[in-house]
Amino acid sequence: MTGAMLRFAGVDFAHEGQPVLRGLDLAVPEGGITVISGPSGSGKSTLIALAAGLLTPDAGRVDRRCDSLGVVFQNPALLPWKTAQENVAFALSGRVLVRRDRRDRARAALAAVGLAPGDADKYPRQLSGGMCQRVALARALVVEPDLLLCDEPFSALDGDLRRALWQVLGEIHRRRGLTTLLVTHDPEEVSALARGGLAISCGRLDRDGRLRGG
Ligand SMILES: Nc1ncnc2c1ncn2[C@@H]1O[C@H](COP(=O)(O)OP(=O)(O)OP(=O)(O)O)[C@@H](O)[C@H]1O
Repeated sequence: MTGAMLRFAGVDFAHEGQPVLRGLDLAVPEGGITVISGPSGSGKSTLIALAAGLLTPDAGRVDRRCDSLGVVFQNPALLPWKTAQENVAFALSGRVLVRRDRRDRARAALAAVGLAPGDADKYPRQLSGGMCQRVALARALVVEPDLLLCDEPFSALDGDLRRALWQVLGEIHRRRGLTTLLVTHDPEEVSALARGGLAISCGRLDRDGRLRGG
């Protein structure tokens, strides 16, 4: 897999016998942002689930070369009984860290996505949708992933918030050169990320489950 951190080779996938992805070839280059757009139902979430190893292809291969994986889903899925900081720290549960270290890393990740320090102790019900999505992004980043997978993370937000979060994602990418695969139904998302000066590779998933220009 020279140069690619994630590679799909001839991947077919069907949900309950219904073909979703057909002969999908995709190489996600190390240090780049790859954005795949496509209409609703074209298989974008399925592609992310395959990339994350949550699904297995029916044919072909998905090869992933990373030490640590971060995933941001369409729905932030925060634990309602934990504060923003505790939700982020939860992602570090498997690590041998003292409590203060865990807390400091969670706070730093929340600051990196632009959540105000005063909001770190709030519960999800006290936060707006945009704030919750920032927490979800911080939760994915706190493990210091070398590969970030994003499934329409900002699609439920209004225009200004979406743009603010694209900027956050762009800045994080610029700072860390984090290899990122993002799927979206929003063509504006592709051009907004590209306008930020990021080296973006694009592809489009069609309704027939085939990828063009990946
Ligand atoms: N768990 C499942 N069981 C059966 N069919 C599924 C399942 N998940 C998705 N599908 C079907 O697979 C197809 C692709 O779904 P997927 O969620 O990957 O598309 P998508 O491009 O992410 O859509 P959206 O933009 O609306 O989120 C759809 O026809 C969907 O109904």
